[in-house]
Amino acid sequence: MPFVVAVDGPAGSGKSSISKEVARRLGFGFLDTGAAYRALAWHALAIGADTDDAASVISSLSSFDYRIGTDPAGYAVHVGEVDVTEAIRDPAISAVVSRVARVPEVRAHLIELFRASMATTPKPGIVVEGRDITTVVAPDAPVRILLTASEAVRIARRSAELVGPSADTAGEQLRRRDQADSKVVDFMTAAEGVTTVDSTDLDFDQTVEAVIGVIRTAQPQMVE
Ligand SMILES: Nc1ncnc2c1ncn2[C@@H]1O[C@H](COP(=O)(O)OP(=O)(O)O)[C@@H](O)[C@H]1O
Ligand SMILES: Nc1ccn([C@@H]2O[C@H](COP(=O)(O)OP(=O)(O)O)[C@@H](O)[C@H]2O)c(=O)n1
Repeated sequence: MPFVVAVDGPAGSGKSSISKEVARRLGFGFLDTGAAYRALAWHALAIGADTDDAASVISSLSSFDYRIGTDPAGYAVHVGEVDVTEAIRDPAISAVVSRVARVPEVRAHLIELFRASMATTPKPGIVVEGRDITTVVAPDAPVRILLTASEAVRIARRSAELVGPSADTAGEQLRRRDQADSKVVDFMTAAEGVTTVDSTDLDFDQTVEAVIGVIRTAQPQMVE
């Protein structure tokens, strides 16, 4: 197994963008686990499954042919032959993804895929980000971080990515998704041995430095 940096946190805390930049600077791979839950939600809708019905979601797993790259410089997400990299960011997917992610059989299936991806990364290390990486997917990782930020800041960051009416509803949607997700996994408080990085008052670069600082403290030889 390569050197694993596990990063969890709520929506809009910066997990994906910060982890990607940390991976780029350290020459590590990067795995966005949320993309898999989003891609499964996309697939379930595409084949006409009922995302409110666990059995229907579970049955969509057998035809879920998922691929994602681990290069932080650019990675595409595929379901079968379809490039869904953009489509899975659609608010329509954000609205249903928590229903798919709450199904235990789904989590077990995707966790196997994540572990396989981690084991086969060609880089000396990999930054893996999601909700349950520090606690379930890679609880033995040498570096485990909870990336947080106040709800107001997280909503402001997410809204800034959008334009028009969708920016107004982004806050409500983010709050609802965090609420639903936190019933399944606790990503609001750090588990034992997990270091919290609060980015509320840090800019992007300072947050990247803070995360690299945690890695440096744990394993100085991995950070030159
Ligand atoms: N410390 C920071 N300061 C300012 N903006 C940030 C910071 N961290 C992340 N961002 C921005 O906030 C937005 C949400 O970050 P993202 O990585 O998508 O969060 P997550 O993956 O946790 O949902 C992105 O536009 C990102 O560039
Ligand atoms: N390790 C993970 C990662 C994501 N998820 C689910 O996948 C959804 C999308 O994750 P994401 O990381 O793309 O979400 P953002 O916070 O980046 O918008 C979350 O809302 C969770 O429902 C999960 O359950 N466990």
